[in-house]
This record gives sequence, C-alpha cells and structure tokens, in this order.
Amino acid sequence: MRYMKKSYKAPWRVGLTICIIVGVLVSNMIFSFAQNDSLSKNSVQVLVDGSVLEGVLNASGQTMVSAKAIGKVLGRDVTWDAASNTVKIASRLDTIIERGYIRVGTAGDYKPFTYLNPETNEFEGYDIDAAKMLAEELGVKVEFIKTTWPTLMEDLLADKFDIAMGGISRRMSRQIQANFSQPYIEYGKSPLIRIEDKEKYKSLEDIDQSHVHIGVNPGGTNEAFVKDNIKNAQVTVVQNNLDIPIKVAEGEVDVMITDSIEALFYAKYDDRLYAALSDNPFTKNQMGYLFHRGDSIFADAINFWMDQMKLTGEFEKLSKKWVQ
Ligand SMILES: O=C(O)C(=O)C[C@]1(C(=O)O)C=C[C@@H](O)C=C1
Repeated sequence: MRYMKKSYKAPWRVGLTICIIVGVLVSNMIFSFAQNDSLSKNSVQVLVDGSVLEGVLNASGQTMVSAKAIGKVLGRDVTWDAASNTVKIASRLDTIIERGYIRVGTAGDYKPFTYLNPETNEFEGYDIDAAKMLAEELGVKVEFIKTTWPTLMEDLLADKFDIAMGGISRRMSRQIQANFSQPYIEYGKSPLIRIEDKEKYKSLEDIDQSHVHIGVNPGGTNEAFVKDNIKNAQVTVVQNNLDIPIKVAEGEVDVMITDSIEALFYAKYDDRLYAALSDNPFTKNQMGYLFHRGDSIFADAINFWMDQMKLTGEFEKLSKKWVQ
C-alpha cells in the first residue's frame, strides 16, 4: 500500500517542477534575445580602406568610432593632448618634424645601396647618403633601423620605421600593402659569375642546367626571380646576402642572380668575378622608397624631395660616388 501511495504522488510533483524550470528558461531566452537585439541595433561596423572598425550608433543617430583606429588605418599619427582636451590626427610628415628625427628602415646587406659596416657599426651606401639628405631637407635627424628582406613589409606595417630605403625594388605585391615613391634607379636581374665562366653562361638557358649551382638570398626579388625562372639548376638558399659573391668567387656556387648594379659592383672590386649580361638583363625593374599607405601629405613630400634631387643632379652625384 505504501508503495502505491508514493507512485501516485510522484508524477504530479515532477510535472510542476518541469513547468517551473521551462518557464524560467523561456523567460530568460526572451530577455536575452531582446538584449542582443538592442545591442546589435547600436553596434556599427565602419569599413575604412578595407579595414573593419567597430563603432556604436548613438541616440542621435551618429556613428561613434575611435579616432585612433581611423587615424591608424589612414596611416596618420593620432595623439591625445589631455591639457587641451584635444585629439590630433596628423600626417606622419608633421609628426617627424615635431619628433625631430625620421626613422629609416634599411637592410644593411646590399652594396652599394645599404651596408652595415661591421668595423664602424655604421650604415653606408647610396641610399644611406640619400636618407641623410632627406633628413637634412626636412630639418630633422635620421635614425637608421635595421630590417631584413624577409621581414621588410612586416616591420614597416608594425610601424618600426617611417620609410624604408636601400635598394628596394618597386613591386606590385608591395604596393598593395604599402606605398612606393617614384622610381630613382632602373636595373635588371642578371648573373654574377666567375670570370673564367664568361663564355659558359650567355643566357638563362645556359644557367638553368642541372649541373649549375645557384646561390640565392631569401625574401627579396632575387629569390622571387629564381623561383619563377629556374627549373633545373641546383639552388641553395644562403641566409646572408653578403656571403654569396664570395661563394661564387671561391667556386662554392656558380651563379648569383641579382640586380645588375650589385653584380657590376662586386665584379669591379673582385677580379675573379664577372657581371654577365648586365647590358641586356633578364628583367626591367625600378627602385623606390617604401612607406605607409594612406598618408598623401607624407607621400607628396617624399616625391617632391625626389623631384628636387633629380633636378639638381644630386641622385646623379650619388650614382657617380657609389654605382659607377
Ligand atoms: O627585394 C628587393 O627589393 C631587393 O631588391 C633586394 C635584393 C633581393 O632581390 O633579394 C636585391 C639584391 C640583393 O642582392 C639583396 C636583396
């Protein structure tokens, strides 16, 4: 009997409990849907040059977005002055002048454009002189910041420097992410070989043979060229670009495919080397200075300075000093 009584009461209690739980859950869901709905109505996505910024729509229907976030996407410098309660969005040009120095990123391994001399621990070369002249024109000092070819773009985008200078090839893949100045030098990819092999390598076909050994540095246009054009020759990646001409001279590798200007430079100083096809290179390229996207005031100032350098023959003088 006791057992019968117990089984009769249980379904009623269980039913009531389930009803209470379901009721609470449903009312919570309705409440949270209402909350989400009002949140999503207030939050706005602002697209600036392809970057998504999170904003809020205020009660008067205005879109509120962080000034810092917008400035950053537009390549501008954003500062907050608490004393005057002011947000300042300025061109990098103004920031550099106010800061008193320009930060120039450079690889330091590409003669005659940029070379970090281990004896003096100073950068030297064509573009190092050019950077000093640019700083002088702006009335500021120059700070050189070492970068590498594989990390050049990453370092620029991380704002480690204002501009990169030092034998940088103008390439669309870089222009998509940053901004190039006008060109200042033209060159082409050509082979640096041993002088005794002068008659052996007269075309790309002569070089792209399975018995030929090519040395290439990573991350730049040399490597891009080798990847695109060399199918049969043996390719060794040499981390330090400065070691490859010596490896060619000493017979460790047979060929370095590089910029004709660099090939001519090494052949001039080492009589074991020869700059083949430098008057008829495999490609046509231009060098330029690389800086951040979006800041037209800064870009105009760099291009203006370069026009002056061309007009007054200063680039020509740098070529005479470093290249010819
Ligand atoms: O990437 C570039 O823009 C360069 O021109 C740099 C680069 C390269 O192509 O790897 C050019 C020649 C030097 O031997 C080293 C670096």
